[in-house]
Amino acid sequence: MPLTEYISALSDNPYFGAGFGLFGVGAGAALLRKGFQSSLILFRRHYMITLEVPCRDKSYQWLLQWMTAKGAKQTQHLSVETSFEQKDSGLIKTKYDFIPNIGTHFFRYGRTWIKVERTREQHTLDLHMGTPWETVQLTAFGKDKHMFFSILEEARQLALDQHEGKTIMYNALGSEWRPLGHPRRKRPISSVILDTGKSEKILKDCQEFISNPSWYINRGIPYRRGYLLYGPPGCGKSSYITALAGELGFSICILNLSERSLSDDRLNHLLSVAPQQSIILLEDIDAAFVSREDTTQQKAAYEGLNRITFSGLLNCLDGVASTEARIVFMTTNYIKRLDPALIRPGRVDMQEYIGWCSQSQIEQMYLRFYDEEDAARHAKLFAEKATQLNPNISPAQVQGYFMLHKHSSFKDVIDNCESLCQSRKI
Ligand SMILES: Nc1ncnc2c1ncn2[C@@H]1O[C@H](COP(=O)(O)OP(=O)(O)OP(=O)(O)O)[C@@H](O)[C@H]1O
Repeated sequence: MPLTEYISALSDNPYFGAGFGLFGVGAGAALLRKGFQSSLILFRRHYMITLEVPCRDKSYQWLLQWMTAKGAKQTQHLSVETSFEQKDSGLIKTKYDFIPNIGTHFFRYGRTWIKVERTREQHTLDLHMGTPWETVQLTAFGKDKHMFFSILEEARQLALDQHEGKTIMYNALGSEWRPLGHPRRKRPISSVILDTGKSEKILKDCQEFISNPSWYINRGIPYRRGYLLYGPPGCGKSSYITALAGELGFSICILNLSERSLSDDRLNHLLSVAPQQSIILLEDIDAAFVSREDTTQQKAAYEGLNRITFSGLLNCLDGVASTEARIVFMTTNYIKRLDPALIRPGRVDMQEYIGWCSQSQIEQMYLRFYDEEDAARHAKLFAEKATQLNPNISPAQVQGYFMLHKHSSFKDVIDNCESLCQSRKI
C-alpha cells in the first residue's frame, strides 16, 4: 500500500493523533492536512508490509506476550491476563500481564514504528475453543519481511525463556493442546527414588532414542518409542514421568482416554499435533479398555463409557510418527487387564515394574528427609525394620510418614514404624 493511502487511512482512525505522533511522521501528516500533497512524493516509493497472525496460530500468544514485554508499555489500551507462576522456592504467585487490548497500538521495533491492530470478530467463533475469533495485524513501512521473522523469533524465544527450568503440562481441549495450569518447576529426577538402576535405565533409553533419529530413518522404522510403567498405586509412576520430562527438557501432554468426547479421529489428530519435544502420557490405560479375552459381561460394563475404540487406539499409536522424537508413556496398576496387542513391541518398547519399596529405596528416602548425625546408620535400621514388618509399603506411604514425623527424634521415628506398616496403602 503506498504511503499516501496509508496516511489517509490513518486519519480516519480514532487513534490518529496519538498514533501518528508516535509514528514519527507527524510532520508529513501536517503537510498532508494543509494540502501540501507534493511533499508526499518523497514517500511515494515506500510500501507497507503487513503480517496477520490469527488466534489459532501458535505465535499468537507469544506475540501478545512479546508486545507486552517490549512495546505495549507505550500503549494506554491494555487488557489483563492473569496467570500463576511457581517461584524457585515452590511458592505459587499470581502474575498479572497487561497485553495490548482490542484496538490499534503503535510501538517501535529498532528504528521502525509498527502499527498493531488487534481485532475480535463479533460474529465468528473459533469453533474448537468456543471463543471469539481474534487476529493481530502488524503493519510497517518497507518491504523487508525479515523484520517480522525476527519479531516472531524473539517472541518465541521469550516464551521459551519464561519456561526455562519448568515443565509444561498440556491438556487436550477440543482439537488442540492447551497448557494445564502454570508451568511447574522441574522435579529433579533424583528425587524420585526407584529400585536400583531402574531410573537410569529408562533415562538412558530415552536419551539414546532422542539422540539417534537417523538410526530409525535409515531402517525405515517409525521414529517413536513407547514405554509402560506398571505397578501398585503410589509407587512413583507419574512422579517419575514428570521428573523424566524435566530431565529431557520435554513437556507432557496428558490424554484421558476415558473422556467421553474423545473419538478415534480426535485422538489421531491430537497425537499428530502434539507440541514438539513432548511426552504423550496415557495414564491408567486399563481404565479405558479391557482385554479382548475378558468376558462379555466385563466388556458390557465398559461399553458406552467412551467413544474411542480399541482398534482406533492401536491405529493411532501406530500412526504416531514424526520427524520429532515421539515418546508415549502409559501407566497402569493392572498390567494383566491390558490386551497383549496394546503392549506388544512397537507399541510398547520397554516395560518396567515400579513396585513396593525395597530396603534401599526406604534408606534413600530417609536420607532425603533427615540429616542428623549418624543418619546413614539410622536409615539402614529404619529400612530393615519397616520392610520386615511389611514388605508391601509404597513410597507414597513412606513419604507421608516422614512428613508426619519431620520434627521427631530418630527414636520416635523408628518406634512408631508399626503405624507406617499398618497404614492404609496410598
Ligand atoms: N519412588 C518414589 N520416590 C519419591 N517419591 C515418591 C515415589 N513414589 C511416590 N512418591 C510420592 O508419592 C506421591 C504419589 O506418587 P505418584 O502419583 O507418582 O504414584 P503413582 O505410582 O503414579 O500412583 P498411581 O498409580 O495411583 O497413579 C507423590 O507425592 C510422590 O512424590
